[in-house]
Amino acid sequence: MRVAYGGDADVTEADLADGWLALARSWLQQAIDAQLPEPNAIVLGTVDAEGRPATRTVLCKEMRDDGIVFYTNHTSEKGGHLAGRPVASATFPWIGIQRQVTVRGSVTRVSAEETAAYWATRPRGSQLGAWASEQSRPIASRADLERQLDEVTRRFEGGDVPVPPHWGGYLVAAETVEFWQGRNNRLHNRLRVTPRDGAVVRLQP
Ligand SMILES: Cc1cc2nc3c(=O)[nH]c(=O)nc-3n(C[C@H](O)[C@H](O)[C@H](O)COP(=O)(O)O)c2cc1C
Ligand code: PXP
Repeated sequence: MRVAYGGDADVTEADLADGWLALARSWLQQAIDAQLPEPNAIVLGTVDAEGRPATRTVLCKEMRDDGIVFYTNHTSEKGGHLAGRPVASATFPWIGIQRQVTVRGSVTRVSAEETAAYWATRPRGSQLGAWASEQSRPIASRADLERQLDEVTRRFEGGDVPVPPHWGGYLVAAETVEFWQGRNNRLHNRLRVTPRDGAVVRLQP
């Protein structure tokens, strides 16, 4: 397998005139328009107490001036990593449009109000799933997991499903944001922005 990249216009420093967020949103829109699967998926890297990295995919639910937001279980493995070392790297792997954006920075929890507002938009089934799963912990069988779902389904029957205390949003601060665009001969475009001072550095591919 060997794919040659290129064909569209080069991304340049001028594309960052309105800041990283405008360009990242425009690339996300292009990923949506290209019908890439899960265009808001990010590969999230965290580190454990020994500095060993771990990655997994999560969904970015908001892209805003100060960074990007995702939601998960605070007691999951990634939640444990973030409690000990609140830093992350998050990559949008938009391979189908020959792009990638990576946001790196410190991680903080979003407010309870913000989590509650997002929670309210989730389908009831996803809400019940968040109660039913002790994310990242072993379980003996699929049947046991479904029993846990039955139990929480009964518990919340006839009313709203509240936000679990172990669930919420994290903000990955946009301390650096790298825009990568595939080019011919592996001579890709890479522009790294530091939003704090607006510096833009071109990196060799
Ligand atoms: C496309 C996709 C989207 C996902 N989105 C989320 C998400 O938004 N939040 C989440 O907690 N897990 C999500 N997952 C599951 C995670 O990849 C992961 O399995 C889970 O969060 C447990 O990770 P951990 O054990 O490293 O904490 C998603 C998986 C895929 C493949
Ligand atoms: C375990 C888990 N939690 C949360 C989410 C995000 O789901 P939603 O879009 O319902 O908030 C996902 C998406 O795949 C997921 O797998």
